[in-house]
Amino acid sequence: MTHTVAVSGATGYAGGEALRLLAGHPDVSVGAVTAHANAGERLGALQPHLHALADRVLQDTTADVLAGHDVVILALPHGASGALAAQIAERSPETLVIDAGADHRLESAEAWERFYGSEHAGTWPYGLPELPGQRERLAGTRRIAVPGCYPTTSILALAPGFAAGLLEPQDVVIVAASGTSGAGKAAKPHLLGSEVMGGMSPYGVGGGHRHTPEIEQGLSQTAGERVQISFTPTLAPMARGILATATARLRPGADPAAVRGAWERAYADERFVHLLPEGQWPATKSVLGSNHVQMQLAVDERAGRVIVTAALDNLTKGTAGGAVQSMNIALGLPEQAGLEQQGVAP
Ligand SMILES: NC(=O)C1=CN([C@@H]2O[C@H](COP(=O)(O)OP(=O)(O)OC[C@H]3O[C@@H](n4cnc5c(N)ncnc54)[C@H](OP(=O)(O)O)[C@@H]3O)[C@@H](O)[C@H]2O)C=CC1
Ligand SMILES: CC(=O)N[C@@H](CCC(=O)OP(=O)(O)O)C(=O)O
Repeated sequence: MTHTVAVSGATGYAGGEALRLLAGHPDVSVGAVTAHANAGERLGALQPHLHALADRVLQDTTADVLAGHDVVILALPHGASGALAAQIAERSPETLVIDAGADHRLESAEAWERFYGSEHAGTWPYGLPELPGQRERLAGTRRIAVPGCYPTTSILALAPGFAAGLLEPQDVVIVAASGTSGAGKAAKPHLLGSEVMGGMSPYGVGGGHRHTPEIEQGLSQTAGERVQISFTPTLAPMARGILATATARLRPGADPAAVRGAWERAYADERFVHLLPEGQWPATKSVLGSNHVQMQLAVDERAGRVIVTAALDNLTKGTAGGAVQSMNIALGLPEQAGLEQQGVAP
């Protein structure tokens, strides 16, 4: 059976990546493609790499256009999906709605209001299947909140250590570099080529980045106790990719020799998450265009800390690939359907 999938925000980076993956998915056909300012244009004029869909005409992003599809992927600015999702649900309750934006990720309305400054739209099942128990929550669901790109990287990097009770829940430090596509297509002065090329810079320093509560939520649920992090994002002169370095203190009495085994066991059967062989370190260029995450860890016994570095493509596993992976689980399709791409190199 073929499932029809509509993509809103089809002119953006996340929507474009969703369409690239869906165009190669054996069990879906692409339905409506919608936009905002660019409604009425040919998709090919805005996303020239999507050859198979170039002649599709972008429609307005309304519930009338989106309802009736088996699946709707919302790749819209923050705050735009809550009301629209409710209208779609009214018209077609059976539609699986997948929100690539942040609106439905957080469980705490208070954290949402503090970091996003608007009213909380609600909480949907979190689309990170590799977390313990999450596949069961996603199977058959009609609502999926796709994680943010930094949270996917950071939570996957540290979750095995928290699940195994090896890490202190305080004093967790995460520093991550992202490619510029993470910020979306809308022009921003700090993202001009001349600002970004040839150097790196931090932003959101001091605990203010909105992914902080999302990372804490995922790690706290995994740990079964409150995990507190310090998170600093940086901007790297590349289009795609995230490289996160996450460090946490080993609990007193935790055996450093047991650390690697916790990560090996957690990801042994995961198709998309790879603990690399010892001595090999992740690189963003090895995961570009693929839904795969690479990671490596070390125990710094002198500092008493575990250090994990993880790399993924922010638009694939970090957004659209994660969305398709969770969609597959919700629809009962093979989890890897449409996600068989290897990385692109050099
Ligand atoms: N980029 C990334 O790495 C990641 C992005 N996300 C999330 O995905 C969502 C989309 O991000 P991204 O693709 O980067 O953003 P872009 O700025 O690249 O694209 C935004 C899209 O939304 C459309 N749009 C803008 N305003 C409205 C509106 N008021 N109503 C309906 N549609 C609108 C735009 O259409 P038009 O061109 O016609 O104006 C465009 O298609 C965001 O919520 C983002 O947080 C999540 C994880 C990672
Ligand atoms: C480089 C860059 O600017 N990245 C974005 C995160 C992209 C992402 O995952 O975002 P959402 O939570 O918006 O879905 C940022 O830091 O705001």
